[in-house]
Amino acid sequence: MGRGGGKFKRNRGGGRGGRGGGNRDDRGGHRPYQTFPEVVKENEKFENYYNDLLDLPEEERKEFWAALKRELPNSFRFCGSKGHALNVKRLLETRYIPEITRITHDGVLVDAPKPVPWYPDSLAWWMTTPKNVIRKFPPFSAFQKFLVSETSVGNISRQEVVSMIPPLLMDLRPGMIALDLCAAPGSKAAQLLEMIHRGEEARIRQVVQSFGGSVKTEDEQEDEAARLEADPSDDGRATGMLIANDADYKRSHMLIHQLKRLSSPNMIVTNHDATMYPPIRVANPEDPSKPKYLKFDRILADVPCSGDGTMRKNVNIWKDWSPGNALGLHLTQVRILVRALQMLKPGGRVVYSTCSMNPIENEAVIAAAIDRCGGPKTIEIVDCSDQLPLLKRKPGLKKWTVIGKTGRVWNSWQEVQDRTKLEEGSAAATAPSRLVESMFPLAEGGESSDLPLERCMRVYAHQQDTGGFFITALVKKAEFKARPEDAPKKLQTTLPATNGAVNGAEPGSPTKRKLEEVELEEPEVKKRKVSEEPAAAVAVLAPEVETAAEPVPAVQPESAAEVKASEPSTEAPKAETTLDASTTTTEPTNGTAASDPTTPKPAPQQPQPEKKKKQQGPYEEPFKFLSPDNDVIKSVTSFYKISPRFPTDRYMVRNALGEPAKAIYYTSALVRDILALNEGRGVKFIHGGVKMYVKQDSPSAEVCRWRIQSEGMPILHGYVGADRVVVLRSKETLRKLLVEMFPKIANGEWARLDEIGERVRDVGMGCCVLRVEPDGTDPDFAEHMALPLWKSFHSLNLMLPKEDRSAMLLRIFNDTTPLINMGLKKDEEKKEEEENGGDEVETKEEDEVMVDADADAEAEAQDEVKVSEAEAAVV
Ligand SMILES: C[S@@+](CC[C@H](N)C(=O)[O-])C[C@H]1O[C@@H](n2cnc3c(N)ncnc32)[C@H](O)[C@@H]1O
Repeated sequence: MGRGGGKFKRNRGGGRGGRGGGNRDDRGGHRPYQTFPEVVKENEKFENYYNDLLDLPEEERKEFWAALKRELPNSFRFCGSKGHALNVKRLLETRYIPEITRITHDGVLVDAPKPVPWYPDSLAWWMTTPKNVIRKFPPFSAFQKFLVSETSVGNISRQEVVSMIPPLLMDLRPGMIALDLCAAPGSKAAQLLEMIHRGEEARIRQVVQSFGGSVKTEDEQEDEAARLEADPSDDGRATGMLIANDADYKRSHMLIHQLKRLSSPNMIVTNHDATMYPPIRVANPEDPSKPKYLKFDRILADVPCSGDGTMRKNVNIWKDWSPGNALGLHLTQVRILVRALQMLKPGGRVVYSTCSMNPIENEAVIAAAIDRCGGPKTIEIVDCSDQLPLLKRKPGLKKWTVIGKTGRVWNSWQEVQDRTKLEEGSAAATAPSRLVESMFPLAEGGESSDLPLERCMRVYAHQQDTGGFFITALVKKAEFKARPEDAPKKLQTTLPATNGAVNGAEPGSPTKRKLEEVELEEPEVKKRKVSEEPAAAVAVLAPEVETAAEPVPAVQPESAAEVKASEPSTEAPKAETTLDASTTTTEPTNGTAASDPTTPKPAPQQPQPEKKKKQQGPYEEPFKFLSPDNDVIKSVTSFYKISPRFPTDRYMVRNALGEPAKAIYYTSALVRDILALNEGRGVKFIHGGVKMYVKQDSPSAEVCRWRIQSEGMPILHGYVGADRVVVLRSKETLRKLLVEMFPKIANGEWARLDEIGERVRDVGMGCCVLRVEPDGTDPDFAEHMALPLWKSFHSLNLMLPKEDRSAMLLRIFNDTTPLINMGLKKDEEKKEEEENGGDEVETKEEDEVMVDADADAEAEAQDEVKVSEAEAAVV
């Protein structure tokens, strides 16, 4: 995992987006000053609804409403690999907290930041300190600088406390394959990715040391995942994978931005509607003529919701709340959960969550999805009462009523049906719109009618001063054929459990087709036109907080007759909407796939124009893997003397020609296989791989033109030959390299660089690994790191973006000295920068500009989105 921050684009005034954005526009710029009227925190319908529904005792009810009317505490999480996160957290505890806890304001000790009691390893913190106190006292200002700096390089992530819960209930372990279906802006996906990489550094260290490598990292964590047996098959490297998906193209680029900071080769980002998430093809060595589709160990369905649990942040919910918001989302939520359960391996786990308190978006969705997926014999609600014991929670509801759009309360579906019959033929139809049967508690007598819904978890604002949240973990016990939404219940069948991916079958006659499609895990709702999908009903979140933006109700029927019409259409598939998993013998419509599903498809030499037309959203450059015999791969392997233990068959570029032009990326073996096997099948992959090498001018023909990129360094450095490694042990030498951008080495000036002086004088020109190996005597300088160092004729250059340099100076040295570019005159400076691949010393964005030929689609889209998580106002 990345250390010291990866590629966190500099805050360009990034606004908060969505609700609560204050005085900024959504591209991050300041708008002219305007004042907004205070939102009145009252809403009779809302209050009546939850008073009746939750039926809390009088005292508790008062606390519930009082908490919802208070401002939400700030919270943040230390992220990245566990060792790194613990190091950054230690600084907070030892450098800042002791000063802060001494401060008194108006005669009382101020409330200092505290760890969230139930979060593992105290890596999540929160604080309620008012802004005026933070501004007034220098220890708080210093602390704020630290938070801003560490957030900007990606070591700290602002995240609402309740939003941290779902990943903790996933039981996601190294080696597993996970899918986050609604992942943007990506705070939970980042937690999942950290879990997939858990223990990796320690495992790799064991392996590399066993074959004579010299890599060292911090002392081993007491952690099972750090033992090689936890994920042994790829020399300790993580073999698991996370696919993070979001239906919204722009938001999926926020997601990329957030996840790229973790520098993971085990992650793919896709851009699909989760209700019809496409089957992902995997190799089928047993029978290459039959396609096989990926099944997941873990799936997170953190679905779009009305977000009424977020009203402490999104005060506009007080005035905008209406029962219709939840009604418009229910069917989409059920479809997402059913699709998740279909794609799960037997024995696998789905965690479903919302930031809404409404049972129509919560318990009703759980019950409806279980009912459609074979009932309690195939899907079990996990009892999580022994998980996170310090987290206060309430059991899920078993009974609820449904409020129609007009405010009428309906006690049962029977009541709705009776009313509909009464209204039939009547001109003055007042019967309910938008209501469907699955919004109500399941009728008694059915096999799913007595589900243990009390195992669902509800977290309310007053219980521990958070937002409201709903979380449920489900385990799939056996394969099933999901009952189509519009089919009578008798279609439901249970299949014997199988492990892993499911093989495809030949499509049969039209009458047989429906069952076979389900068997093939085809997304049932693929039959609807994209435009009919309630994707427009998405309640999106502001980038840095768990907050719902405008919940736009789905287009739903309005009259009594339309109660029925609100159920999904069974319209024939539209060829252009999605790929078809049921076509086991027919190849995808663009015809680029080869007939052998296990071999990567030969790529067209140029992007296909028809393909561009079929894409929704901008064209994405293809992912093209390089042969280990590629000349560039051979030359970097030889220049850096990379151990044969490091794989050379996982390098890729992003251009249709498949030639290294500006950047070379590295992926895990599974990510490679998936990207290659699904090329041309219509799966919208929009990100994958870690940038490992970047091309630049070199001072002579012998010097490799491909420098190692800082984000690839943690993955590669243990395998680089000793010839290209410089070991640094002294803290002061590191400070010199950080403060001075181009420390001189010519004319004997190398001697100023203390213990590395002679080594940098002798090492060959070009890029090398600066391995920082503290001797362990200084707790502030304890973390082992590997950084790219470029040696030219005259000077050195630590190839880190300025933000990373400054953050490291603050973190390790508590030093805010401005960076210096010593004694260089303008033209000399320019020459020096050119020699040193100087783009890297400018800003992080430069680094992205440098790769535009390979990944321009991605970089441009990011520019457009201008993600705002780096917002400086952390507190
Ligand atoms: C609650 S937010 C997810 C928050 C995210 N899990 C996190 O922790 O940062 C819901 C997300 O679902 C996405 N979304 C809405 N409808 C969707 C659909 N049909 N399929 C996939 N994603 C969808 C929205 O764009 C939004 O980013």
